[in-house]
Amino acid sequence: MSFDTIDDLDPGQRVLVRLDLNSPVEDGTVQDNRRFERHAETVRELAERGDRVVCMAHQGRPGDDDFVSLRQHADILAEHVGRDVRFVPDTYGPEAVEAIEALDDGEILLLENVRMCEDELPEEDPGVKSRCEFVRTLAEHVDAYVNDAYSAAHREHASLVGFPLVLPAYAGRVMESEYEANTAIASRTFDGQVTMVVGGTKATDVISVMEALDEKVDQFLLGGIAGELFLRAAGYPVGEDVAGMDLFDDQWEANADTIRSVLDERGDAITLALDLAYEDDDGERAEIDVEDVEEKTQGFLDVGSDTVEAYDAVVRDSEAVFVKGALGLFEDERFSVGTVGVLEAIAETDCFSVVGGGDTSRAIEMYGLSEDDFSHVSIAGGAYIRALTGDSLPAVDVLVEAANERDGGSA
Ligand SMILES: Nc1ncnc2c1ncn2[C@@H]1O[C@H](COP(=O)(O)OP(=O)(O)O)[C@@H](O)[C@H]1O
Ligand SMILES: O=C(OP(=O)(O)O)[C@H](O)COP(=O)(O)O
Repeated sequence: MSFDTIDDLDPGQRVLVRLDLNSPVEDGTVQDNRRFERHAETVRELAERGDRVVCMAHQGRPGDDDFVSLRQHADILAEHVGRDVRFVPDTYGPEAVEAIEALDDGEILLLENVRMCEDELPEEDPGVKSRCEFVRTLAEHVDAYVNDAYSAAHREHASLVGFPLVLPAYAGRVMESEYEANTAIASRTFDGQVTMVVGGTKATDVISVMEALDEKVDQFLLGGIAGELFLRAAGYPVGEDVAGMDLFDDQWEANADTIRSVLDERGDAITLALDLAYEDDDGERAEIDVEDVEEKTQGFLDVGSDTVEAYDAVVRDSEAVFVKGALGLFEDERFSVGTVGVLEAIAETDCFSVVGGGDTSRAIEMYGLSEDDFSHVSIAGGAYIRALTGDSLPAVDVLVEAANERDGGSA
């Protein structure tokens, strides 16, 4: 049994749609990326059927630089949908309700960043979330709920798990296709070596599933923040915050025990960077062997060239390669060597390959690679690797349960 989709939803209704428009923000400017393009398909389809489309989404996490309003997202989404998208700077208060009530058939509205609403975050079970004021209020002003945010489906947040308990709930087109692709991938087995490239900034997400992927992955190639944390656990003087950073120390506290136990138990399956890259005094890329680092005084922004060479060889020996997170700050060309090097090696071989993550998948387009050279490019990062473990995702579970209950009820 699976969830119901838009095909099961009668047109002409007021529909609340959860998208994942979480995007890179550079100097306050929201960067267009594949999430807009993909979600635009769902939004356009609903609007063209005559639905009144109320979109909600999140951006960043409270306290982070990329925790900003969704005003810019509305304009970018509108370009991709090819229709106006109104924006209201409110999540569920009177202004939001008024804007929802004012919609005509085929019109689209985007509510403010749901993480600005207190009820959205902490993770709690769907029953609790369904009773919060945010969910109860919005549910009164719409007829149905569509969840299209597969890439956030590993979070038990109000906008993701609360509504299916109080409204008829359906999966959007992105939810449908990502779920199908990632579930199918999770059940595949391979005769040859399976490699996972682990990088990015959300080390906690990846480290927590590395243990669970024990059986499925033969080699982990590490970079990004997780890579430095593993180097720290291996005794190198790296993997800590310096100069106003906020990437390492909290994630070290949360994961040090797991990292040590993964290193203990699967050390043979884990390849760490041999060298790291940083910005020198002239603003140029410079590299240092990890063995030569005496003290971390500035950020390491990429893996070094020897590491890329070593990872390239492992990739070329693999039957399947899964990528979660970039090996460096690839948005800056000087620090794109690791990420692009590994992606190029994958593209040049005929291994089965999946590249996931809203940020990481952007590197493919930025550096002129073709999506056709990868078996699947997912706009989900954390959700896709969680799915690889075979675990279900809370926001998918509630959609399935809602469909089961409807079936049971009408039987
Ligand atoms: N050493 C590093 N220092 C700073 N940022 C990094 C580093 N390595 C990777 N990144 C950043 O990680 C981001 C991807 O992180 P993450 O959100 O975990 O992955 P995704 O969105 O692909 O799932 C990229 O935007 C990249 O710039
Ligand atoms: O970008 C996301 O996840 P990803 O970086 O794992 O692809 C989702 O929007 C979830 O965001 P969150 O990790 O702040 O909950």
